[in-house]
Amino acid sequence: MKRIGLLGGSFNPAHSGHRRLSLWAMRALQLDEVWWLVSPGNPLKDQRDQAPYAARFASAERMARRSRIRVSDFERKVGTRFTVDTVTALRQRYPSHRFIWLMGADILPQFHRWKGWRALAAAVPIAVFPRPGYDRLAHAARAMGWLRRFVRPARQASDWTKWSAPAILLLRLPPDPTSATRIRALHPDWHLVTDSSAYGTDRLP
Ligand SMILES: Nc1ncnc2c1ncn2[C@@H]1O[C@H](COP(=O)(O)OP(=O)(O)OP(=O)(O)O)[C@@H](O)[C@H]1O
Ligand SMILES: O=C(O)c1ccc[n+]([C@@H]2O[C@H](COP(=O)([O-])O)[C@@H](O)[C@H]2O)c1
Repeated sequence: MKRIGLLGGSFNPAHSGHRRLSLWAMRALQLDEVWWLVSPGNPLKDQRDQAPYAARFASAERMARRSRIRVSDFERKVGTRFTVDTVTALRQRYPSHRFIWLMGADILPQFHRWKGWRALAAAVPIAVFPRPGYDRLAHAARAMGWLRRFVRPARQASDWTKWSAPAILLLRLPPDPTSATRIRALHPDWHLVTDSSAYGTDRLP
């Protein structure tokens, strides 16, 4: 049995925040690997702001170098866009793996708009990472009205494979301000640059 963390994202572009939360998740949740699922297109986002898939995928591969992060185009190959469908397909394809969905706290306020979000939460445990400015919004999120009863203590994080979903972990670590929005604002042409990993926040002025 492999323990796999799933981080779905636009990765427009991938950045040091994705890497940091993935490495942290590996330790706290005792994961064998984290899979970055590069989305063909977030159903709730305007696709006009998206760099081409190949550029987003390449930025993720560069940011994942020399780690147990695997960058995947599973959603593109299988033709899923909604996470509940992706997770169902992954569980069918890898029946002996155990999956946990990783996401930033900025997702919680919109989580009730995801297709089949209760079914998704019933399919896999969810680990939420802090994001600057989202703490209060995340706790007040509409979806939390239902999810709150399934919150597990963060100190039990490594036990997640013993739980039956729904189960949600609100992880505590210093929030990381890196965001793709900020990188795009500073470097609108990031996808034209060969080595876009140079745009991790650590290297920004
Ligand atoms: N700095 C961060 N801290 C915690 N979670 C993050 C961080 N950056 C991204 N994430 C999470 O990673 C996943 C994929 O994020 P995404 O690729 O959209 O990056 P982003 O920086 O949020 O992009 P954008 O600013 O364009 O919305 C989401 O669950 C998001 O919440
Ligand atoms: O399933 C949905 O309805 C749904 C709606 C919005 C976003 N998502 C997923 O959320 C993940 C994060 O998306 P993003 O664009 O914020 O990086 C990515 O895997 C998307 O496919 C999923």
